[in-house]
Amino acid sequence: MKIFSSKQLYEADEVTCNNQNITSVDLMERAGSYIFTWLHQRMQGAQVPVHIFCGIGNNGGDGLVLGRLLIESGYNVKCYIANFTDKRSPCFLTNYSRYKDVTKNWPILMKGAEDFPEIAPQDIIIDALFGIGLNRPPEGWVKDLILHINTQRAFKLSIDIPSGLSAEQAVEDFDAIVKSNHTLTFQAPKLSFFLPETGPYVTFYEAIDIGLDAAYLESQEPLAQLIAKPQAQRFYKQRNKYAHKGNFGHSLIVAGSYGMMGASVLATKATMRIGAGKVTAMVPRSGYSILQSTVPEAMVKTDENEDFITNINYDFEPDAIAVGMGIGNNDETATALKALLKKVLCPIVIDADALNCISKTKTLIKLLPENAILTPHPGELARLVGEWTDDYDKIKKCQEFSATYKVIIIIKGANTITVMGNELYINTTGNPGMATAGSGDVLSGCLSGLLAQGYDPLLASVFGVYLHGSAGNIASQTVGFEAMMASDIINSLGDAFLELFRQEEEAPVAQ
Ligand SMILES: NC(=O)C1=CN([C@@H]2O[C@H](COP(=O)(O)OP(=O)(O)OC[C@H]3O[C@@H](n4cnc5c(N)ncnc54)[C@H](O)[C@@H]3O)[C@@H](O)[C@H]2O)[C@@H](O)CC1
Ligand SMILES: [K+]
Repeated sequence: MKIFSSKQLYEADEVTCNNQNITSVDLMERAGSYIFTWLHQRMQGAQVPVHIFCGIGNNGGDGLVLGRLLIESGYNVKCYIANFTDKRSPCFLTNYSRYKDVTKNWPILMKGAEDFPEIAPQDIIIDALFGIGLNRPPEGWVKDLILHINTQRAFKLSIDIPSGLSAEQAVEDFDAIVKSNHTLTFQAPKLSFFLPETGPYVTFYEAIDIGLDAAYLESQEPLAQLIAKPQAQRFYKQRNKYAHKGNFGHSLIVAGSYGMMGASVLATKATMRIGAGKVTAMVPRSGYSILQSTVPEAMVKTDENEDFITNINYDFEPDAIAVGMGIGNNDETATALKALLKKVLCPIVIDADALNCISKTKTLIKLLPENAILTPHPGELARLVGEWTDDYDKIKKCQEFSATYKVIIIIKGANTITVMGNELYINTTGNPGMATAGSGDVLSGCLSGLLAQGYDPLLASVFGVYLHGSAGNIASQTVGFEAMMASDIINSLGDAFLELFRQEEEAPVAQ
């Protein structure tokens, strides 16, 4: 699913009105009526007091449409206008009058904190204060109103976006954001719903298709793409009945050092489990028996050094390489890494200590092969691209780095983001149980396994991240979050493939 910028959404609004020969008031009526239908289906006429807080822009206009339709259907509604300026939008004004015409009452005008209403815990709050037109942090009594709303125990539903949150810009005042229980967002979710700093303000959302011009939306380069099951299904490459293991490639896993051999075990197992035809694990000598006994399916090649890797030498042509998991930061390992980067011919995943090595030695950055996949955790990422001021700055830095060095960066997190130049792919699978040692090693294995099977580096990244998260979700159904270990993710990879094609009902998206 595409994530659009506010500018694109405003344009879509205009194009839609032109092409469908409707006015923007008609479009607002459509948008408000979808929200009404959503609520009506759930409330079924219940006389629970509904408090609608409207701003003076089009988000407020949506709130007024909703209020009018609810009152017409006999609901118990109070509509408040946060009258913080006289610059009311034309669509707001039209609906302000319509509200009066139909309900015979004006909405309640609020001019300050003395006008804030009492709200009971069982009531419902609709937040239509600010939408994507927010252009500065809410201040003064409008901020106080948001704080007042946030102290209420009533269920809070935000229209389009929790008021105070920007669609795609850094937040200056996190206190001045409505902490809603649910958001009904128009057409497509916004970028801020998925980033670590702002995502927690959007615990659940549903995108409501308001019929914006499909051809326009199709033609637009999105801000980001959201990767959920329908997208992931399309990535999957069907296996041919007459295939043999040679068709699924040979991965080389360069990982492990004394005391960190588990990183190699996990990455090697994950590579096998995600479907590589053959895997060779390259480890220091002390890792030989560990690998042979824990992953009998893999071949093992040992370094001459007992404790860490000093020479990445292979006598076959791998189809994919994953390097760095638990290799430590020894100088000789760094030299071996440099030699590898100079000679590598196949797609490569670079993780963990290998990334730290590259960050430390700037000459190594220039050796990064085109389309190499880098999988840093936040600390490694900061060393690689520099410290960032906020999530958007982080993304920008990654886009610049990716474009300069022609590599793919996977920003690991609750919604892992794959960055390739300007393109962003936001993953929707995964859970906090996966924040556990070794989960990154498993991801690197997944990526190398897909690369070995011929998935191109971008596809391998996006699909691998999705399957890894999906396996984590499946594992959490039996072990929960706390008990989850990286091996559980590996053991659920098979189910993650099966889950791809399982039918299910659509539910609200939990972040
Ligand atoms: N573009 C679309 O696809 C559609 C948009 N609609 C609604 O329109 C909304 C956008 O409407 P608007 O552009 O009118 O913007 P908003 O309704 O978000 O309101 C912004 C208004 O508040 C002012 N403002 C912004 N930040 C402020 C602050 N911190 N303190 C005080 N005033 C502030 C702005 O100057 C502007 O007057 C969407 O979020 C959505 O709810 C829907 O009506 C239907 C279609
Ligand atoms: K809102």
